[in-house]
Amino acid sequence: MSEPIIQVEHLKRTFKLGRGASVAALDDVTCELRPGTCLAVVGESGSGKSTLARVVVGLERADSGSVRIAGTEVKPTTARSALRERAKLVQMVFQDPQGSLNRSLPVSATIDEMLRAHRPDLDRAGRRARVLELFDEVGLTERHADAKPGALSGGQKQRVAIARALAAEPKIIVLDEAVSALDVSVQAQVLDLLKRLRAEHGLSYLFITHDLSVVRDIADDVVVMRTGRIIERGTVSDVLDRPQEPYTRLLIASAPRPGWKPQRGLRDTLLGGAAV
Ligand SMILES: Nc1ncnc2c1ncn2[C@@H]1O[C@H](COP(=O)(O)OP(=O)(O)OP(=O)(O)O)[C@@H](O)[C@H]1O
Repeated sequence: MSEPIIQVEHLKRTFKLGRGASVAALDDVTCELRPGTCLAVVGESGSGKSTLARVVVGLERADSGSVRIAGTEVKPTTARSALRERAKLVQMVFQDPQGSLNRSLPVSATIDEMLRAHRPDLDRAGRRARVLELFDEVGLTERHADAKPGALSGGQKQRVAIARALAAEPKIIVLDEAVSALDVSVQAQVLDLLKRLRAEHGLSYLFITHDLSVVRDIADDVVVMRTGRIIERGTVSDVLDRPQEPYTRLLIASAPRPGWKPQRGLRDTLLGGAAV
């Protein structure tokens, strides 16, 4: 079996909350992403999913433990050259694409900026051609490229964010609730796009989500997090069809689906952590 493209071992990250209180966002987290696959990280709000994603891409430091990407340990650093090297391997797409877009510039500007950083071989005309190629890859046109963010829908902006990530030609994309804010039909289209891009570019995805229907649609493997720890892991069908942990069963039981009726108290039980 091939080496994992991401290997996370014994990661710990505690946040101090003041007055002596602290929260263990990551508490001895070990997991791996197999090349060319999608690993979903699920769990309720506050379970540590985003912290894991942020440590992997280098936006957050860990207190201890290690992250290896494509066989090389990545150390916490603010050195520009090292961050650029990491960005070449791993890019992140967030829930809100607005963060990487400048309201007063055409959305193509954000891709142009990435190309300046990662494709010094391209001149202005080369970058423009590449921008249009990337827009085409994500199902957008020149008209979209020249539009300002305010003129695009949520789904179109998320496509721009994906094009921006692709501009660095990464091996891995970390997606943090990247389709969570989209309407279900738009969400399905963006998931289809992500599946196509994964196949075409041999990408691997670390997919942070609270939405189990999304996990079924796109992921191969899944880890379930609770209060900073991974409490269950396996293939999607192992975990979602044959969950071993009571907490995973509660997550599945409380997930909205067609014909779903909320079970009284289940959500409170989940959030309160009682009886699991
Ligand atoms: N910068 C920070 N300072 C203090 N506490 C933090 C910080 N970042 C995260 N936390 C805490 O760490 C825990 C894990 O947060 P994290 O955002 O990783 O969870 P999550 O599963 O991604 O939740 P959500 O789905 O709501 O984003 C939470 O208790 C959160 O309040």
